[in-house]
Amino acid sequence: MDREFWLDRWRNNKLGWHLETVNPHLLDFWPGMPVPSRGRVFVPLCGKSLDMAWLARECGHAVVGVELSEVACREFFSENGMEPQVEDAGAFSQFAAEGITLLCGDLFDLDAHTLGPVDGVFDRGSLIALPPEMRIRYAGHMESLLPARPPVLCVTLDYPQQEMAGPPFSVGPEEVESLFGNGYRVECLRDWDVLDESPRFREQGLTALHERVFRLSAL
Ligand SMILES: C[S@@+](CC[C@H](N)C(=O)[O-])C[C@H]1O[C@@H](n2cnc3c(N)ncnc32)[C@H](O)[C@@H]1O
Repeated sequence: MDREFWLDRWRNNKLGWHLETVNPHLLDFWPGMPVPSRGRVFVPLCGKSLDMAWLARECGHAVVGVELSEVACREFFSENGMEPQVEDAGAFSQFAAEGITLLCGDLFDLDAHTLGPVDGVFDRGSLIALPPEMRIRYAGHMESLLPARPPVLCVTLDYPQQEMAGPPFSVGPEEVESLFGNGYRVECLRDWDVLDESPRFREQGLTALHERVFRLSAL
């Protein structure tokens, strides 16, 4: 997907992925992640997810998100009652308030120095937002951004790809293993059949839909 695709979705408020609640998998599995309570958590392709406010307010983490859309960054802070300080940070505009920093720009322009140290990662809707060749680039880029191999909680969708054009794209367990298995042990913590509760996808003709939660732990 190119930048314009996503910027257009934000301009036109077409945000089918956005949840008005904290992600239930985050609530269930983050407490079991080996991330120090005051540690820094990276949320790639973060949108305006409420997960970041939960990670900061309830868990005491410093949170760093990366998001292409300035609309998303501004709405995140205004909808959560925060007034961010805005500064230039190289290729990014940096929005920061109450322990949450959003880097507004392209993830692929980010480097490990600008990101800084990371103790844990939450990926929901990031890997599956990208088409196949970009997922390979994403995995390689994450490897360069995260030299300390912090633990990652990653939520994916898996469905017969020929039945629907992404995004979201289908990413099965074998692909997660092939993308991250060099540096990480990949465990599937949850495998949910979510077709019945996803009328939007059923209407598009999907005959199967699984949401999975993976924990990636450094080898
Ligand atoms: C499917 S949404 C998921 C958002 C969020 N993780 C959530 O759970 O609500 C994907 C987001 O990634 C952003 N995005 C796409 N490509 C990006 C890139 N190269 N760099 C930064 N953000 C990007 C889009 O603007 C969009 O907000």
